[in-house]
Amino acid sequence: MTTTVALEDQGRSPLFLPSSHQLRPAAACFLPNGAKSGAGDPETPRRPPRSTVAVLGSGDFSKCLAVRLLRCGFHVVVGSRHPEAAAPSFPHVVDVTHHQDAVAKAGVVFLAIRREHYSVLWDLKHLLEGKIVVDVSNNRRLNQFPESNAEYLAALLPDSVAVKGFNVISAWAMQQSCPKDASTRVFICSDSVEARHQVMELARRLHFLPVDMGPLSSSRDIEDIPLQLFPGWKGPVLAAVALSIFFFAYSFVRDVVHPYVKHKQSDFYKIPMELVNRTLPTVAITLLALVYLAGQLAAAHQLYYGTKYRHFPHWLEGWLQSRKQLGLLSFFLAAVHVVHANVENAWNEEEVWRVEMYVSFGIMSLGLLSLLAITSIPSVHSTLNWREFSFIQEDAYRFYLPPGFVVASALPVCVLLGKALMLLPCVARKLHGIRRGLDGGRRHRGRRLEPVGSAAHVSPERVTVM
Ligand SMILES: NC(=O)C1=CN([C@@H]2O[C@H](COP(=O)(O)OP(=O)(O)OC[C@H]3O[C@@H](n4cnc5c(N)ncnc54)[C@H](OP(=O)(O)O)[C@@H]3O)[C@@H](O)[C@H]2O)C=CC1
Ligand SMILES: [Cu+2]
Repeated sequence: MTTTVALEDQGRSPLFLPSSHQLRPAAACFLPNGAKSGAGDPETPRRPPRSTVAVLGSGDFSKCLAVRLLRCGFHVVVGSRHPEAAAPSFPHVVDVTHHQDAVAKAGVVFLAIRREHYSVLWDLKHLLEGKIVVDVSNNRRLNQFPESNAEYLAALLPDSVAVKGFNVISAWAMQQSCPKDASTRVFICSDSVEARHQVMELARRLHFLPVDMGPLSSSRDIEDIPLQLFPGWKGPVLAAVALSIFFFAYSFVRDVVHPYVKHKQSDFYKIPMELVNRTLPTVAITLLALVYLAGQLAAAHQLYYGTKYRHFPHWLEGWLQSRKQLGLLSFFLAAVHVVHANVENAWNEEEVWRVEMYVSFGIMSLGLLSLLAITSIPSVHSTLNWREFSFIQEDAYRFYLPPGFVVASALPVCVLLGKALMLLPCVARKLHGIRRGLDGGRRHRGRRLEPVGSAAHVSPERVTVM
């Protein structure tokens, strides 16, 4: 998406409203901040008469928008083809009337009808002259039409001012009373700067966070937003799936296929619990490592070039931006693993110590991971200052993870070393056998095959799978 000036919630004081002098008498711009008396509304000192907003169409979106407008102090007129039939589904204070009547009563008109029905606007053309027409429509798929809906509207009504906005808000979200988080952002664009600012101000009064997206040509991007399914999640989910497949296949070969081929031992019952439970934490910890690896690579990049003003390569940029998703996936997998581990009976007489330590570290890790996950929720994030956030997200792992990693990796290393030591005599004997076999083979060709790694040298009970 092309970035333009983002004007997210710059405080609701008119002082910070760019070009708001075009909206209201200049005096309103220079109200001191303290003048926000009463309800904290910038308009309080000189409240303008309740402004009227028209909404054409009486579907879901229209109903929810009307309710929201009412709550925020607007007067609402709904234009419908069948006002009598539509009226009962609106609060009684809403004026439900014919299209012409509704348009004539308001300066701002929301189009809550689908693009396919914009032809009804032909008859309203003269009434809509000079008025702001807000297009909230969405499409069913990407590139459904050659031009964006808003551009189509602008071409249809050249004498009106087309503004795109609010399409990213679902009817359901429209109905909610003001939760302040990322989902309240509305992207607004128009070729008329004045109209854009007016609609942005209206969005603010409806408790949304308007984002200025510039001219109407941005409307295509804005219309694409609701059609994108978790755009930031694609890479992280793919990474998680690929890692899961890899680690699952590895465990499957190691713990099921190998015993089966080697000893005709059927361990297929392990697939649903044991193997899954071995895959989950491995993927979780790898994803978490990927979260921090990106930061380290970025630091290395800056050190290498001796500047922080050089762009990161494209892939690193994308990786850095998907750290939150990677972290949340890691948390999710770790949590599933804990549930799984509780179901599975992990008691193992010989490995009590190892298992207990793993469990203890696992619990600590999950605790830390939950902290990371919780602080990355936007509403929690916004209650922390920058120092606190970076302490939890970065410094904490510096204190905790290194000793954790040392112990956690020391254990398997010790186990591996132990196994290797136990294997050594076995391997030595085998090598010895092979050498003798080769030598023997050279000397007595007829008997060459007999001693090579055969029962004569390595007793079967010693060669066990470690
Ligand atoms: N629903 C949602 O969550 C969201 C919807 N939008 C957009 O809002 C717009 C409306 O959506 P929604 O309310 O769900 O749609 P609906 O289909 O529920 O309602 C559309 C309204 O358009 C009017 N209409 C239907 N056919 C015609 C026609 N042939 N000529 C003129 N008017 C007609 C009807 O009103 P009447 O009978 O009173 O004339 C109808 O109530 C769409 O463009 C959609 O993309 C955007 C974001 C979210
Ligand atoms: Cu575990």
